[in-house]
Amino acid sequence: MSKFQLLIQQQMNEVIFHPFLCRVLVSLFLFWAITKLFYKPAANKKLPPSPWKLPILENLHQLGSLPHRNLQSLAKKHGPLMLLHIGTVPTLVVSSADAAREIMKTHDLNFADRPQSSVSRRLLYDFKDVSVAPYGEYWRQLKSICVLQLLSNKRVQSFHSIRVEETALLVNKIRNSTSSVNLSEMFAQITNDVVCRSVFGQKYIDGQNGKKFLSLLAEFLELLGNFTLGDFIPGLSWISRVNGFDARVDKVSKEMDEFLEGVIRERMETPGEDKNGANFVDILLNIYQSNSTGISIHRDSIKAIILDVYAAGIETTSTVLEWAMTELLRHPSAMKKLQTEVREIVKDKQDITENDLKKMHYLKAVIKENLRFHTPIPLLVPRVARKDVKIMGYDISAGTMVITNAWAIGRDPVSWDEPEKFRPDRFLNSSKDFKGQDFDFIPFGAGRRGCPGIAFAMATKEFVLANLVQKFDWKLPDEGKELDMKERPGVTARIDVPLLAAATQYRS
Ligand code: HEM
Repeated sequence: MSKFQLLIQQQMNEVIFHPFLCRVLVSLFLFWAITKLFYKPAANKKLPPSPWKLPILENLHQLGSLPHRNLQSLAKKHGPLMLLHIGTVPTLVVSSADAAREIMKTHDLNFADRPQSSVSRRLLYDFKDVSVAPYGEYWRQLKSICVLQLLSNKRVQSFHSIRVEETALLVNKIRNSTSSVNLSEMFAQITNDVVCRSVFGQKYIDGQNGKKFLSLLAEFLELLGNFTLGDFIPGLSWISRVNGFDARVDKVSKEMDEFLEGVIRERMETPGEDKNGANFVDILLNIYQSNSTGISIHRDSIKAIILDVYAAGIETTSTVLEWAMTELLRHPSAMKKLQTEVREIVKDKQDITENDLKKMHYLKAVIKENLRFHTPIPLLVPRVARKDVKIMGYDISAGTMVITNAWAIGRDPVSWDEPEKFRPDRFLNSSKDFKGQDFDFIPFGAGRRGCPGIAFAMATKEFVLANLVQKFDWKLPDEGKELDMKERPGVTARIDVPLLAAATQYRS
């Protein structure tokens, strides 16, 4: 679920203004009317409440460009479990901690599947990655590779030097800047570079190969967030063929495959010194070639997992950094408190160590408050019901898509005092955590399909933020002007207007 509302709007414009398509719409309307006439939901089923619907689109138009906000308003009227129809797809919207616990804990196994879009099928090697692979033995093996080999605490620690070097580059860039810096751009770059070095053992930014990879990656990520109209209204699946969208997906998929194949071939021909440790490609190749873990993976799985890490790990992390600095700039007392904590712990040392980070309780509270207040993936990643099930007294049919509004749950006054205020202190002396046990705070999801990248993401966020507030004093370029807090439509709720800020080097 994602930028699809934008794409749908764009595709709808094409639908509405095309004379041939008008005829198609009329036929679809007739089809819908006839279906409605003859289709009666089983009388003995108790369905969750539903908002009113339009013909054909059903509830699609109610999502708007920021669906988490619109779904929150609808939930206030209809309750924490709502049944919407997005085109022909029945969709359960979950908007309270209790309802989320039912889905991700009590009935987690039943909701361990993902919806499968035609775009992710073609970009992710027929669902050979972790995040959209259907629930089953293949997915279990891949998830265990992620949890135990690629993203374990030990592995994340082994990438510490990458974080140190990349943060030093960022700090230097800020030191050398003569005017305000574009923090949004810098956060996007550092998260990309940290992921790139962890995955490939090197950065792809310069030279022909690097530039090609970066532009391919940008297009890949943009396409991956899309569902097509055909995913929701099968009768309209031809639109993405006619308007060139399918051809674009196929082109990016082919070029990305060529790039990743090149990397794999090169690594196989000239293996690194330590094939067991160095980076994700080497670790995956080791599993692929030696079968030493008892797990066998396809060559395509290696490429699909790499793409997953890119898709899941970059924008999410940079979004948290962006909002954290935005809120700190808007709340000078929180900024001061954080700077005092970090500077007192680091003292006159040059570098911040992992051990220092462990002692920074307010830093952790600031990051948690951002994950609550600006949940990076507000609607998490959708799930699908594998079988018919009863949830909170309602009948949910197999195949129903489930959207969990984690953003709305993080602002629910039932769970949170003054939920509309940015107050990091709420997390001090509190055991509330995002690891999937507290269902009023689930920015990383929970249960079997929960995020395996928490340690990786937290390590980057904590280290970068601690360095920025330790080494610089910050202010907005135009102090009298309110910051524009609008969110940009998309899978991740990024700030719409790039964050600019002026830095002065701190001297103790
Ligand atoms: C702030 C950063 C991040 C946030 C907010 C985030 C959030 C999420 C969420 C909400 C899900 C779906 C959970 C569910 O269905 O219950 C997810 C899944 C996933 N995430 Fe993350 N993530 C982040 C960083 C990362 C990183 C850095 C990586 C890898 C390096 C990663 C890899 C994955 C993968 C592979 C999945 C799919 C798991 C599955 O389907 O079994 N994530 N993430």
